[in-house]
Amino acid sequence: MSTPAVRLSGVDVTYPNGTHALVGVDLTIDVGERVALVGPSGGGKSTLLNLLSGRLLLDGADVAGEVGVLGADPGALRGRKRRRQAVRVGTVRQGLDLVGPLRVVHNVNAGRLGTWSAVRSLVSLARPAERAEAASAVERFGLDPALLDVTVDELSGGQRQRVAVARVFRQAPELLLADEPIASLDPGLSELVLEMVVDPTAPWSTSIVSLHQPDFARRFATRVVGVRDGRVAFDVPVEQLTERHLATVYER
Ligand SMILES: Nc1ncnc2c1ncn2[C@@H]1O[C@H](COP(=O)(O)OP(=O)(O)OP(=O)(O)O)[C@@H](O)[C@H]1O
Repeated sequence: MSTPAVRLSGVDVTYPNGTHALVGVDLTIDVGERVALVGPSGGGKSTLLNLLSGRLLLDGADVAGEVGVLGADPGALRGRKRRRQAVRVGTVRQGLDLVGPLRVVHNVNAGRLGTWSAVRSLVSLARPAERAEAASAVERFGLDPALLDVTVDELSGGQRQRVAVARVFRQAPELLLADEPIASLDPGLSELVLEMVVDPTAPWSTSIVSLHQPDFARRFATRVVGVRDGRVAFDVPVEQLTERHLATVYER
């Protein structure tokens, strides 16, 4: 049997302030699945995605239970192994993680940093490497390549989101994690970003995306997982998703 993209068993996450953000979470996601995470604000979706990306370490959270992402526990990886895992798992997050004072070309090519040598990365800051590839990535998401030399600080919110998805496209991860990637976008751009997630030519075969729009979840996901109060409230193939499922997570 092949290794699943994600395997969580009895996972509890507690933040340093004592908040139990995830409680007894069991979840297995196979390679090739497109999972939508839905649920109310504060339910635990971001915590779950940050657990999978390894970012939770930065928050000093306590993690109990078994965590497997592409066959490894992100919290236990160090040094080169951690960097290798970081190349295989791509994230698009609220807040975007872009570097405002740097030009678009550098932000897009930041997706490649895990595979470039330190010297190449440094030289590229003065003379951007792989400019043509960066141009085609931004163009793919509807940005004019002329903007490559503009700093991210000078862009609109929607343009920044395009830069963020172009960056993850350049990274070409096996697993894509996206935390409300369409929260601040107009409908046209939301379509574009979600089309990227399901694009059969995209580098990732597995995607996990948190969303507040069940209609989008219905259209792009193969499976929908409801998260509320840190627990998995339901987990169904998309064709079995009902209003009743959604009510279990969204009703007060
Ligand atoms: N860094 C942190 N330190 C302490 N508590 C946190 C931290 N991050 C999240 N929490 C808490 O953990 C719980 C789960 O939050 P989380 O951000 O995972 O939910 P969410 O479903 O992603 O919400 P939203 O839809 O608003 O992004 C909430 O009670 C939140 O206040």
